[in-house]
Amino acid sequence: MAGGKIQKKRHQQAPQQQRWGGGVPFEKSKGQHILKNPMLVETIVQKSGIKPTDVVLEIGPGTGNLTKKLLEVAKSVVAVELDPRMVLELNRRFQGTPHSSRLKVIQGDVLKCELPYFDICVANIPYQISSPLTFKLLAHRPSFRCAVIMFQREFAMRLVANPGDNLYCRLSVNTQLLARVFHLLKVGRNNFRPPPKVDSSVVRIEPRRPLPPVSFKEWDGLMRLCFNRKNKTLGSIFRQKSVLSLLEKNYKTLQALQLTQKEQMEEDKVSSEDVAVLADMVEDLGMGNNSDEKDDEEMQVDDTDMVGEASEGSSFKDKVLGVLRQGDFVEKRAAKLTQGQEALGPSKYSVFVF
Ligand SMILES: C[S@@+](CC[C@H](N)C(=O)[O-])C[C@H]1O[C@@H](n2cnc3c(N)ncnc32)[C@H](O)[C@@H]1O
Repeated sequence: MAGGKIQKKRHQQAPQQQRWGGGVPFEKSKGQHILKNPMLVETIVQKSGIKPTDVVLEIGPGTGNLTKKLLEVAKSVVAVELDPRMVLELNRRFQGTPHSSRLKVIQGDVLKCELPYFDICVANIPYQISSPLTFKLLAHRPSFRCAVIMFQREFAMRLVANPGDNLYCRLSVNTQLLARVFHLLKVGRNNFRPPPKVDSSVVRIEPRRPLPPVSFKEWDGLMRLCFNRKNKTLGSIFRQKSVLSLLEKNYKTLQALQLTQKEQMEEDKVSSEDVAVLADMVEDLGMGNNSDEKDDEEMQVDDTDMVGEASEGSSFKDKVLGVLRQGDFVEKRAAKLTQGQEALGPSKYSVFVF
C-alpha cells in the first residue's frame, strides 16, 4: 500500500487451555479439575480406611490418578464417569495392568444412573452436583459404610456446621439427620490442574443406622419453614396466618385419611424411596440457597402485622403453640437449636405435617 503504514498483525492467541497427557483439553463445565498432588491422593485414600474386601465407588475418575491408588488397596473399584474421552483415557491407562480386571467403568451421569453395590465411596467430584449427589448416596440401598468426598470448602463447611454457626442451614440439618459428617482435610486450589477458583475440603459421611423414624418429606417441609427465617423465633414463625393455615390444611388432610400417628410413622419408616424424596428436593439446598441470609436485615421488622397473625383463641394455633411450649421452643431460633432432629424431633414434629 503506497505511502501507507504497514500494520503489524498481532498474533491472536487462543486462551491457554489446560490439557492432560493425551493433549485433550479439560472441560470446566464438567468440573474437570484433576488431582495433581500424589501426596494428597495418598492421604485421601489413607483417611478413607478402605479394607481389602471393599468395593469402592468412585465418581468422576477423570484420568485415573485417584483410581490407581484405590485399586491398590480395594477389592475392586466401580467408577462412574460422564465424559467418554475420560473413559477412553482411563481404559487405556489400566489396560494390561494387574488392576484392569478389578476396575469397572460405567460411562454416564452419576445422577441419572442406577448405582451398583458399594461399601465405600471415595471421590473428587464436580462441585456442581454436590447437593443432589450427597442425597442420592444417602438414599442408596443397601447403605454403604462411608463416603469420603472432596467438596467446595463452603459446601463442606455447611455440611458439618453446628447449631449457632453462621453456615448452619437446611443442608446441615437434613444431612446430619441422615448421617454423621466429619471435616477431614482442607485442600488448597493449587493441588488441582487446572486450579479451580475456590478452595476445597474433604469430608467423611457416615450414614446413620438405623435412620430416625420420620417422614423426610414432612421433615424437610418443617425445616423449610424454620430456616427460611432462621434467626426469627419459632414462636413468631408459627404464629403467622399463612403458616398456620398450611399446617391446619395438612392436619385436616391427615385426619381425613384417618391415619393415626403410629400408622403413619410405620408407613414412612426409613424406606429408601422416602429418603429419595430428599434427593428430589435438594435443588435449593446447595450453595445458592441464600434464604437463610435474609434474616439479619429483616430482624428489626415486625412481620407479625405484615403477614398477619392468627387470632388468639384459635384452637389450631393453640395446638401448635402448645407443641412449641411443651418443648420450650417458642423463643428459640432455628439457627440455634441444639440439634434439629432432637429439638423438633420425631415425637414433636408430627403435628407439623406438610
Ligand atoms: C474434579 S474431576 C476429578 C477427576 C479425578 N477424580 C481426579 O481427582 O483427578 C471430576 C470428574 O467428574 C466427571 N463428571 C462431571 N460430571 C459428572 C457426572 N454428572 N457424572 C459422572 N462424572 C461426572 C468429570 O468429567 C471429571 O472427570
